[in-house]
Amino acid sequence: MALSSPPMRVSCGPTPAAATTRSNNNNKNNNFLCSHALDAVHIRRAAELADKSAGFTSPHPNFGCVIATQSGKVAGEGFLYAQGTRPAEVLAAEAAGNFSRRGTAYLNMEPGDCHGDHAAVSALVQAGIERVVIGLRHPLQHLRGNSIRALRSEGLQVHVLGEDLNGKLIEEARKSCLLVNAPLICRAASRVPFSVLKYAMTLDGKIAASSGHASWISSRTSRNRVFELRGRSDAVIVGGNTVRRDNPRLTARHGGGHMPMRIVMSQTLDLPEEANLWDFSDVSTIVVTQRGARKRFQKFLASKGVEVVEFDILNPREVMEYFHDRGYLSVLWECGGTLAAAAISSGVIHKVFAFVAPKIIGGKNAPTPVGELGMVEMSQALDLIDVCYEQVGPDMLISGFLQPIPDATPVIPSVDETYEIDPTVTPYESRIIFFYKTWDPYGAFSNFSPHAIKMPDASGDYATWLSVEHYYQKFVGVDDPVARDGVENIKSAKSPEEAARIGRSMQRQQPDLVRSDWESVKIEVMYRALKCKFSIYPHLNSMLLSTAGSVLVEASPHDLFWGGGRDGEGLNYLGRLLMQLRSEFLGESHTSS
Ligand SMILES: NC(=O)C1=CN([C@@H]2O[C@H](COP(=O)(O)OP(=O)(O)OC[C@H]3O[C@@H](n4cnc5c(N)ncnc54)[C@H](OP(=O)(O)O)[C@@H]3O)[C@@H](O)[C@H]2O)C=CC1
Ligand SMILES: Nc1c(N[C@@H]2O[C@H](COP(=O)(O)O)[C@@H](O)[C@H]2O)[nH]c(=O)[nH]c1=O
Repeated sequence: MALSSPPMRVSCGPTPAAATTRSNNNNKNNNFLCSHALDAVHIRRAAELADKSAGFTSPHPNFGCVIATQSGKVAGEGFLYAQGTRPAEVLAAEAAGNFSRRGTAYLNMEPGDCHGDHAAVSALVQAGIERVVIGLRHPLQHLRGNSIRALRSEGLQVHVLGEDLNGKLIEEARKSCLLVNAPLICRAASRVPFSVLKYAMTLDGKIAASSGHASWISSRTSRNRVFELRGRSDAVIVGGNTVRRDNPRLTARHGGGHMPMRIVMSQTLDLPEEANLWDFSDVSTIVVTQRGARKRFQKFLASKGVEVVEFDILNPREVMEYFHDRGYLSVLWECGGTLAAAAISSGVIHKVFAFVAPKIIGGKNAPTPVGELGMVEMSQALDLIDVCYEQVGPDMLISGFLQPIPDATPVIPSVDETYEIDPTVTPYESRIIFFYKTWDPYGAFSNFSPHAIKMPDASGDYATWLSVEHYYQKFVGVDDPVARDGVENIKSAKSPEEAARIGRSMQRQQPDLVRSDWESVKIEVMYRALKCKFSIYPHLNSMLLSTAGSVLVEASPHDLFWGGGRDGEGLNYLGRLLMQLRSEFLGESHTSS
């Protein structure tokens, strides 16, 4: 569905009369500012359009497209209605018709050319679009940059916010693009569904009376808003006690919206036989529980059609990882304070929506929105980020993020450092090659790869070390018989894994045996070992050189110094050293040729 809207009027730059009194240079600057302001307006509109289908596109992104004529007027709009429907760009181009010739297309996100489907790119090319402005690159690694490259190779000018366009207005517009696809971006980075904790509380901070009665704290208008929030989610989750206490329905009743699944988390499985959640007329329910809990009740639930999933350890993280693997994009937590505290503690909650009603209920033991977090000083309190305040009927809605929306796909090292480490790498456009296990396509880059090196030992004599891991030792040169034995044990370990294991356990048991200058020399030690490895094996050298232009990342989720970490939080020093070596080898081969 494409909408037509009146042409945008943006006030920017001087009046014609004023303009004549200024220099050409100033005019150029003003035009630049003017186009930036216009770009920001249209990108924000594209994000607004994309948001119209929140909940329906899951687990795919929300896409919106605005096509503006050469003079900056809106000619056509479109958004992706649901997964598998016609792309936003196709709809916008159709709506704009001939007005799109030489126009500019504004996309909140780079299209994902899924499985070779180039419909979005083709629509823009065929419509005669001259320039494309993109709010965000695609956050998924395998799709990132593909459509941008395709558009550029067709001769279209492509400007990406934050890369080719900068400034305050542009930054704000980029933020709106991040917000509209926050679930996808957060999910991709944290490997759990985007989780929102929502609650309604009285002005004195209670989510129920001390009797447990809670209907209702917030107004009807606020509760309608909650139906919308449910409609944007793949699932709504509550704890066993909320089921016992409230007998909730947890359906989205705002009309025509997407209906989320319902999830109950209960350790005891001490749940009522009669409950609205076992009524499947609108949508079904999944109960997650502790392995072995009330087997007979499990059978009873199964007979009602309720899916029961058992966990060895029932905690919010395990449960969310499970639903991530089942493809869930976003989950709304509507539980009480007990489960909310467990979810916050395990780091799965990304965003909070708190409806505050102007009423006071009191009660020393009345439940509060978040139970025990183990904090004792106010300085430990979790600060919300990007906080919004909105009046909803008589209530106040306060929302904000508990974790920042992550950089979609971190380039490690950062964009600024990349050029210094290896000038062949172009920030943004570079491919990232991950390696970790030795059987990975680039597994030979791992220190566990079975490639022996010849390097001097403590006495300066050259010795053979079965792998880089055998050589990289913290105890070399320490004047202690235990350290000397340790060095020999690691050196003669049967495998790199065994060498690493012995080293780790020695360090745990006798940290005083680690050489005192280790922290200041370890990068140099590793660099020398890698230089040897990639010099003496020609096929490893060619493999390294063949990756020129790509960012190399050791995908270790545990080692945050040598590896890139699970979510890009690691420093990736192994990858950095390999890129540095690659650049040196390439430099040498250029000077020798
Ligand atoms: N105003 C509002 O927005 C809301 C108010 N409420 C009110 O809150 C009260 C209920 O609060 P509360 O008891 O905190 O309810 P919760 O929804 O937090 O339920 C707690 C239960 O969650 C289950 N659970 C499963 N795994 C875990 C885990 N790892 N950690 C903690 N709990 C787990 C347990 O169920 P089991 O015992 O079955 O094993 C536990 O008893 C009610 O009065 C209700 O009306 C509830 C939701 C929203
Ligand atoms: N009391 C309370 C809320 N309570 C939440 O809503 C659930 C009931 O949903 P349903 O049965 O679908 O209407 C309940 O179990 C609890 O999770 N929500 C609010 O927005 N405002 C309120 O005042």
